[in-house]
Amino acid sequence: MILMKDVIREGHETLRKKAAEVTFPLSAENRQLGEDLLEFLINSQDPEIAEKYDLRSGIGIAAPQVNRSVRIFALYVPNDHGDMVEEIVVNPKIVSHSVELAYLPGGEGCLSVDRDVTGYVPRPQRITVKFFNLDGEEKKMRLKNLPAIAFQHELDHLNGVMFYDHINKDNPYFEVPNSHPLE
Ligand SMILES: O=C(O)C[C@@H](Cc1ccccc1)[C@H](O)SCc1ccccc1
Ligand code: NI
Repeated sequence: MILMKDVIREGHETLRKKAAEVTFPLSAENRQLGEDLLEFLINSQDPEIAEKYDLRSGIGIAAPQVNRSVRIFALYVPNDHGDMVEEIVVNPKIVSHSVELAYLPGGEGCLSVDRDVTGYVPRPQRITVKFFNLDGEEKKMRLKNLPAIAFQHELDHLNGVMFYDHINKDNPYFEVPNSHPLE
């Protein structure tokens, strides 16, 4: 199982690399990696397991965060209806996105960042994405609000981008035109 000791922190070069696409059929280690990433999120949101293993709660985690520079991440995040978006995402692409932007009013955090970095992180509020599952089947999905923000935060990790790269340096709380806080 993945533990916080396995999560690399800012300053580690892997977090700034562009991760490599994976080929199908997946190697046993890449399949196991995808399953381990999802298992970490589920564990991190279970109060007993999270306390027992000292896990920080996560709704997404990307392979580069455990020092594996491949284009795989996991999501375990509630949608607007409270249903969990539970996905192991391989070779993802955003195929279209809304003009409207959204941001978390409390800003974003990151399992690889052990400090509070304040400020709004504006991202497209709705996205249409394509990716593959562990069996190489292509999936197309429309996401909005928190699942969309999480997907983009994780896709950033595959491209060596950290959430604070998006924060306006002159005014961290600048309300970008067309952007709305997620309540
Ligand atoms: O470091 C990571 O990639 C995991 C982040 C992903 C994330 C951060 C901000 C906004 C969306 C996704 C962790 O999930 S941070 C914990 C968290 C939990 C609930 C809501 C927002 C952030
Ligand atoms: Ni992160």
